[in-house]
Amino acid sequence: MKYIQVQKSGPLHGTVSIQGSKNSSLALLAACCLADAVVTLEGIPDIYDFRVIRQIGKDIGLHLDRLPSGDVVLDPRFLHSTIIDPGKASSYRASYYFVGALLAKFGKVTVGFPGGDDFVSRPIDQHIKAFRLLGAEVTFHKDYYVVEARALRGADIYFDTITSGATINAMLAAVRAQGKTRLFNAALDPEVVDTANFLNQLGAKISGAGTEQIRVEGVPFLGGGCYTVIPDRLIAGSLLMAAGINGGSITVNNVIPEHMSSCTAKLQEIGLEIEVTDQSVTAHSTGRLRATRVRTGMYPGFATDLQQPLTALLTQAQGKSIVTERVYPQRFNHLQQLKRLGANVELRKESAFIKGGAPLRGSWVHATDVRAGTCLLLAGLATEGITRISGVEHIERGYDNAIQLFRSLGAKVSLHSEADNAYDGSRSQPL
Ligand SMILES: CC(=O)N[C@H]1[C@@H](OP(=O)(O)OP(=O)(O)OC[C@H]2O[C@@H](n3ccc(=O)[nH]c3=O)[C@H](O)[C@@H]2O)O[C@H](CO)[C@@H](O)[C@@H]1O
Ligand SMILES: C=C(OP(=O)(O)O)C(=O)O
Repeated sequence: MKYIQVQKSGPLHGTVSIQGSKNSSLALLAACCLADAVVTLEGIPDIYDFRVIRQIGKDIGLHLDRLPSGDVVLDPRFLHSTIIDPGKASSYRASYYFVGALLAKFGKVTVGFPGGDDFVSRPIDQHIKAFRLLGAEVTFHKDYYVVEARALRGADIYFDTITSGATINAMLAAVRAQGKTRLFNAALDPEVVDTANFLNQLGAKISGAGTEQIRVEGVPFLGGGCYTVIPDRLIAGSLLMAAGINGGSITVNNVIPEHMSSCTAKLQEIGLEIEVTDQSVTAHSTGRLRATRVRTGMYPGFATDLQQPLTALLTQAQGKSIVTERVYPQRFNHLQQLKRLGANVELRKESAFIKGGAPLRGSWVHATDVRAGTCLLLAGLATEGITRISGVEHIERGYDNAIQLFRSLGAKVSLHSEADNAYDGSRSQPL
């Protein structure tokens, strides 16, 4: 078993360049199946989910190579199967994008149910509703579902709830459908806009992405091209929070600061000083933090994926904070782990009540999902003694190389295996 060891660290200082967005990358990689020519994607992070997609690519004939430059080249011209192995599909969340990306071209897709981080309930009813409205039939089986359509036809789709995944998936399916599709109550997330920009660059006709109404006019053909994925606003936000843990100053470079506005506004509220340039955000902190209240919401609200690292930060703020989870009301697995470190946190319905300032003491804790992992990494930096975090595979789902990233800022973090051989996070031995 691998685990991450964290020790109380002095103020973190430094500048880091932010990797490409995990969530955008997962949509773009699947979206390449819609193309009829070679596509090059820049900035795709080397995360666990990427490696699964590479294996799925091998199974279905989507040729995928990572060049020494880091660019990923995909060739969809040899696709020969639309069966996505249930085991692989359920080892990450965004495997559902293969449905939207393969359906119009091939007429039938068989795919395992989505996996990914487990917050008790993560329905896909809005994805299914969109496919059905576009003319597909969906049948469910024990470990997989089948979506088939002789021809997809444009439709008006009103989402019952705002969902980035279903918005992207409906857009993918509509791109090569016959006629016009309109998506109402669409998600505004940067990852939706990024996917639309990418598809438009290949020749799709999508307008309105980033607003509540997206229009897609079906096209019969998509070309190839080169595209750069947007930076990961969630990793960037978590690193700014790390500056607040013991006082410090961290600059995240290669970011789109507007994508981080709800995060930086909240950090200012709790006492961090924020400086913004065109492509960077810096957080300075004296380590003196004020308690706050926050509710997560869909973009541009405060991201549910930043709720866990913020909770870690608020264990260090003076006073009582309340964190309310509105996107995934049961996404609080990290609280039990923070309690093991001595944090004064309590869960009532969909809110965490945090009394800041309780001394934290090192212990074994478990990362149940990628952001819970980030939360525990941050908490460990403020904890006396040694914090050992298991569940490293979850952290690998989101980070290219978390150890190296945190070490570059002065954090005392190391990766250990059962044999207890620490390594310094260098590239030769991936997380
Ligand atoms: C791979 C990926 O991009 N993952 C992100 C994506 O997940 P994902 O795309 O799965 O999340 P959604 O945006 O779809 O979910 C938003 C809300 O809609 C609900 N919903 C969603 C789909 C559906 O068919 N029915 C339904 O009711 C969900 O329960 C949730 O309450 O957005 C989440 C919310 O920002 C993030 O936490 C995840 O990191
Ligand atoms: C929930 C997340 O990921 P996924 O949707 O891929 O499980 C996340 O990135 O925080």
